[in-house]
Amino acid sequence: MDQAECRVITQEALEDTCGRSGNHSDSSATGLGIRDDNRSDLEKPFTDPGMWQCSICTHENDTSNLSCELCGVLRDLSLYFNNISEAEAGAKRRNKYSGVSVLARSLFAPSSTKSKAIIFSDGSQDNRNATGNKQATMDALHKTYMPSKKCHINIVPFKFDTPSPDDMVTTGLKSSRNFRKEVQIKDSVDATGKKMMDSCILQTEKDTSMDPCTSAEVDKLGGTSSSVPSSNQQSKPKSSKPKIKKPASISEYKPEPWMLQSEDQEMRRQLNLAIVGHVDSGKSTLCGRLLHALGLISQKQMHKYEKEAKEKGKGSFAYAWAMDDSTDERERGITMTVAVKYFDTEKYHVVLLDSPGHKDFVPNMISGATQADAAILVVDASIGSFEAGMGVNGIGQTKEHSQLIRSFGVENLIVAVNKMDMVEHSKDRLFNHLGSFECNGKRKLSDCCFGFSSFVMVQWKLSAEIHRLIAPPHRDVSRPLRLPICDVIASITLGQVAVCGKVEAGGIRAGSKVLVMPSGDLATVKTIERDSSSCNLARAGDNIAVGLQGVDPGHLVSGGVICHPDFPVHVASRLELKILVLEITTPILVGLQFELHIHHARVSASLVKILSLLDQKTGKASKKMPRLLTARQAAVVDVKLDKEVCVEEFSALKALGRAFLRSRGNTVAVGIVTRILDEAKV
Ligand SMILES: Nc1nc2c(ncn2[C@@H]2O[C@H](COP(=O)(O)OP(=O)(O)OP(=O)(O)O)[C@@H](O)[C@H]2O)c(=O)[nH]1
Repeated sequence: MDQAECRVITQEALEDTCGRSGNHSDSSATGLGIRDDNRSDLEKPFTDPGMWQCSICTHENDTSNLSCELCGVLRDLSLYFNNISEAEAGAKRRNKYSGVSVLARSLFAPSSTKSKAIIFSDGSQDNRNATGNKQATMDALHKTYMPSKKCHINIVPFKFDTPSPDDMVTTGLKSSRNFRKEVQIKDSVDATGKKMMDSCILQTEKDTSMDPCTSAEVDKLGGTSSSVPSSNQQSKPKSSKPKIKKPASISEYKPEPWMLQSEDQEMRRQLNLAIVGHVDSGKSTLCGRLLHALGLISQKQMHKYEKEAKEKGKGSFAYAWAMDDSTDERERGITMTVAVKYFDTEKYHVVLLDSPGHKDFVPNMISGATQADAAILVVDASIGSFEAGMGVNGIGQTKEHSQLIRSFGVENLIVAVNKMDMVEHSKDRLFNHLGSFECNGKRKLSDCCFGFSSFVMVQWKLSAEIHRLIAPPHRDVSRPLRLPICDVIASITLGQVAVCGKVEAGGIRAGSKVLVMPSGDLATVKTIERDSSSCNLARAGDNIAVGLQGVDPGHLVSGGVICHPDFPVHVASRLELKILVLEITTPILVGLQFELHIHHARVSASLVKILSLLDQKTGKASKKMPRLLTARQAAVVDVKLDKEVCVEEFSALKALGRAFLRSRGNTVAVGIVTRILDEAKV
């Protein structure tokens, strides 16, 4: 895999462009350091005897913990520094200026408010501002990124190690081919026979589920005209034996002209831009500031946020309130779900995805990050936080997030260095400490396989720079439709049977016929909505909500896939995966029961075989059939799923070929689907 691109921007660069404080005379930071007037009250020590309080997040830890169990900062701050005076100075600065303690206090104080689903505005108002840009409301698109309540589970943060799973498995792909051949020969007769039979069953079901009326309508409308057979065309086989129709090969697929129009220079391409980073690093504040500078948050609205935030004793979160608009998020001062806003640049229609940084909400962060084309990694430059994020004591959320985002295939990363005011805008600190992003054996981000060929300090002229910094994302527009279902929804405009998600390949048009997998139902696309507005078509890369007709709502499930009727997605019950084991303490043994996550699908699975261990440097098989896997090992494994799942081989469609293995609430391995061993009957 090619090295991904990484660029660094500093807070200063941003301020130079935006104006250091805008209309806020007390701003001292990118985000701008609107200070919390009530801070002194909140900062009174409250540590219980026998406990120690983290100087960074204020979490109370048991004395037996050497580092904060929540944010990972060492109890003894001096270990981060060359001398104790530097540590003390850092701690003083933090106490004086940081909003962290306020956040942490609100975060860890017992809350009477029960965590609940976020309620968003209905999106009915037209929020177009003077610039003509549309400020999004929390609409159906937001739901795309909002996992259901059951996803709000506490998990231990991801722990990754070099190289990135994608790279490791890609380099290993070659070496395992020989091994695969052997396995293929053994399995070929059975697998081929089964595959053919499955496709026959699918075809027959399509015949019966086809509604002649809607089919005629589709033909009239053009629908997926060339590809959707009419009911006559789908007449039952004449022979008594079921007619075994070979599944259409992807190479036979010819995209229709309307699908390719997104290549037009005229059109703005959608760019899903995820904002990730350490908890409290200033992601929401940065987003709020960006939207404000772009004129998407009016002066009046900004004053309202400031006033309300101050009244709640959270003055420093005024900009963050533009993103975190639920009561829970505002009260606790943390982002819990992925907040979605939009803005337009010269070339892109940017979907800004402000991800949660808190470890409890990593599943939500994943839900947003899996959709990202590019990301901004916000790094908190302040003393203690930066070191904690980079994992001085082995745990580092900055590193975790960058590795995670890389494993989702994000190749463009902008590193935004925030809170520079906390270190007196010290360029020395920037280069001495943040410089460790660079080479000379001290690389940190390169551990996550982000290359530094384009590691440059840039003046970020906000949206104007984005198209220069981020190469247009690749879209699989010329492949058959694949729309993984993120959520099943209902709304007044879409109707009672609707789904939302990101089109990963091909295109979809109102009036066309689509296949709902894994049920195999044929449905008609009634309506399509993008950014809360109705549209006639959508292409790969678009986040949409789709109203469907002629399908049993019970057959629509999160993790299912809407696809082209003639080119169904694979539905598998057994997979070959190439995995990278994370920092686990208990070895992975054959027979392990775990939870497998592929796009939005989640299924119980078991480890049937460990086919081979891979040498991490060469990617070649170093040992066949090992009995167990330990931390940081790479391997090719055979897994059996309890329930069939819609999937593609990674080589065919990356977004549907990435897998995460979780056991007991922890992610134990990440990997890719290298082969579908057993297709399920549909
Ligand atoms: N001094 C200073 N404080 C900042 C800066 N940027 C953000 N903050 C403060 O940091 C605190 C946390 O900011 P948020 O924007 O909520 O951080 P976040 O990363 O979105 O937090 P989570 O989403 O909960 O992970 C707030 O009090 C901000 O005012 C900065 O550049 N300088």
